Amino acid sequence: MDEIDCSRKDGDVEIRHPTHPGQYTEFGTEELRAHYLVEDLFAPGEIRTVYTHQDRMVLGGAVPRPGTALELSAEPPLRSEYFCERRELGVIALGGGSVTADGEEYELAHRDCLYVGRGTRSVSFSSDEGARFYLVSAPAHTEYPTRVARHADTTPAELGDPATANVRGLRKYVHPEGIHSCQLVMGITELAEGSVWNTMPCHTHDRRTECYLYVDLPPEHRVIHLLGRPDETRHLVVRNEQAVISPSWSVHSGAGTHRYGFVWAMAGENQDFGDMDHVAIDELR
Ligand SMILES: O=C(O)C(=O)C[C@H](O)C(=O)CO
Ligand SMILES: [Zn+2]
Repeated sequence: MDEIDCSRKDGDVEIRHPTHPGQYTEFGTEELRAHYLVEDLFAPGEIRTVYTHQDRMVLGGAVPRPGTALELSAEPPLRSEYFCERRELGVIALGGGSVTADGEEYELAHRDCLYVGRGTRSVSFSSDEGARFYLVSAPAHTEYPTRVARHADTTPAELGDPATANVRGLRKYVHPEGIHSCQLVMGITELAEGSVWNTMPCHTHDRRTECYLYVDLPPEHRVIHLLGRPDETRHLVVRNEQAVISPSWSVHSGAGTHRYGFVWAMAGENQDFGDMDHVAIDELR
C-alpha cells in the first residue's frame, strides 16, 4: 500500500481521518499507530490537541507550568472564535490543579472531572503541582451548565472477577443520570491490584466513537490494546498517558503487564451507556 497521510497538521492541531473497516487489515504497525494511537498529548507548558473526524471529537492535553496558566484557543480546524463556541468539553485532572471557565475557578483534585458547556468563551488551566489535564470535546447543539464531578464523591460500579483478572471499578461522570451533556459520555475505570484485563468480554458500539486514555501505568509497563472487527483483531502496544481512538466498528479492550486505569469518552448518535454490540470471547479472532 502507498504511504498515506494519516495524521496531517492544521495549525498546531493534528488531524486524524476516519478509516473504513476494510482498510485497517492492510495496515502495518506504523499505520495502525498513526491512525488510532495518540502518543504525545502531554508536554510541559503546552496545550496539544488532536482533531479526529471520527464523530469530530477533539482530544487534548494541557500541562501548565507552575505560576503560568494556559488558555485554550480555537485552533484553525474549528473555524470558530473560541473553542467552546459550538462544542462541549470534558476535562479530567491528572493531579491537582484548577480550570477557570468564563472567570469561574474550579479546583480539581486528582481524577476529578469538569464539564464545560457550549458557549463558554474562555477556558484556562493552571497547576502548581505539575498536573496534567486530559481534554475531550465533541460538537454540541445546545448549552448545558458547567459542572464538576468529584472522584471521591462518585461510587464506582464494581465489575469483573479475580478469576478472569478483570476486577475494576467504573465511575461515570458525564452521562444522562450525572452531568448532562449533548453528546459526551465520560468516566474513568480503575483496575484492582492483580487485574489486567479491561472491557473483556468486549463490545463495539455502532452508534458512537470511543476513546481511551490509559493512566496509572508505570513507565516500564505497557497495555496491549485490541482493536479492529471482532473477527479480525489487531493490537497496539500502549504506554502510560497515551490515547486510542476506536471507530464504531472496532472493539476496544486490553490487557496490561501491570494494573492501570483508563479514562473513557464517547460521542455519537446516543448517550445510552448500555448501547453496546456485545462480542462473546469465542467470536474473537
Ligand atoms: O472496564 C470497562 O468495561 C469499561 O470501562 C468499558 C468502557 O466504559 C466502555 O467501553 C463503555 O462503552
Ligand atoms: Zn465501549
